[in-house]
Amino acid sequence: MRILVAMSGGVDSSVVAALLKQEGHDVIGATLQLYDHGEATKAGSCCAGRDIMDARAVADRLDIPHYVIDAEERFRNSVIERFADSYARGETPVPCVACNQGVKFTDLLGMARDLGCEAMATGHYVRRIEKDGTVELHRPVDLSRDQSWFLFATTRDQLDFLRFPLGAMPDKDAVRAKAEELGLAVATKPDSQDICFVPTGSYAGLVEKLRPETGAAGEIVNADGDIVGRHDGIARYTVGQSKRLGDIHTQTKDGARQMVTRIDATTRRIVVGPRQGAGRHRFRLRDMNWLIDAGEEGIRCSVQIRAREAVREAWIRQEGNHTVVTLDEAAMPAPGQACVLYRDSHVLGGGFITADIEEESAQ
Ligand SMILES: Nc1ncnc2c1ncn2[C@@H]1O[C@H](COP(=O)(O)OP(=O)(O)OP(=O)(O)O)[C@@H](O)[C@H]1O
Repeated sequence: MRILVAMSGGVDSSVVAALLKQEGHDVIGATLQLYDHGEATKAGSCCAGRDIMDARAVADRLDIPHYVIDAEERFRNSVIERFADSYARGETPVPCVACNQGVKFTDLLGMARDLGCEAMATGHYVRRIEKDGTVELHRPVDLSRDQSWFLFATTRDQLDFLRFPLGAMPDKDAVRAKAEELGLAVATKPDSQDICFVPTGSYAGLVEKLRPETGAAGEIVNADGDIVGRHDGIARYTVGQSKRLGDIHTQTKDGARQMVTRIDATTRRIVVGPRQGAGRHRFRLRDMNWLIDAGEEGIRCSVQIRAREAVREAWIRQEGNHTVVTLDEAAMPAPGQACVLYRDSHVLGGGFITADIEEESAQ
């Protein structure tokens, strides 16, 4: 079949293109130019321009057509600006979800259809399993590479069209060995960083440049509103975090370890409280995406509320217009982060954690 491969210039998607070509498919490669090369080059990380050249070299070696798509403006508006906006609201965003949903699985996928492709493949580590006429999204075999949390917002239509050949690979070493065996120059290329458009790793610097108000100093207060310290900008804090609170925990009566319990963007106040007993049982989700038919009565499942965190048991129920999560044991959900629902390896759906969790937990 004719299949478009989303080629980042990294080893994963290069191996995907090679495997599909080896299987006899009519493979077309496409690379999105997502951000400015110049800035990334200065920072000394691998740059977008270099990645495009690597993808092109792999395509040449495999003798497949290769397109480069200028998606810089779209990526800036739909991913980077929204990332900054979210911090300015006091949230902790997940830009990879926005990127997968917009630029990759809407724009590039649309281009694949226009080119007459029957599917689009990426190098994501997840499995797509067809069962009884429906398509399911699952965690990969190699759980250390699991990207399913970042793909919860994939619609059923998109999932139908997508392929993830690396989900079945035992580990990354096997992927690199495959790249070497196929003679791909990217076999030993280092893995990409967490947030691709922040090559220095200092995301707060970028957010403060785009939304200067997020870098303004402000007060750190306790639950009673007493000022216990000062902070250097809300973008540097996340609900649940204890870092960057200095010696604040020693200033409490019992010296209990403190953490951020709320970020109020309007007053620029960071609220802290003792770690013990600070968790919440109930919170709401927005932009819910279901990958199963959930039914009216709600479902019992496991949820993961951060990218790298163990799952927790919960009930998910529809209450009026809201999707409400009720955890068996309290946790610290951070507004803006994803809450992904699982049954074993199966992704059932997910949504973004909203900021109205306090009102919810009070009920
Ligand atoms: N600039 C891009 N153009 C086209 N596809 C991309 C681009 N960036 C990422 N992708 C696709 O999304 C997948 C997951 O992206 P991610 O940034 O997580 O890459 P990765 O796991 O480091 O994989 P790779 O080794 O292929 O870079 C890639 O394997 C690729 O299929």
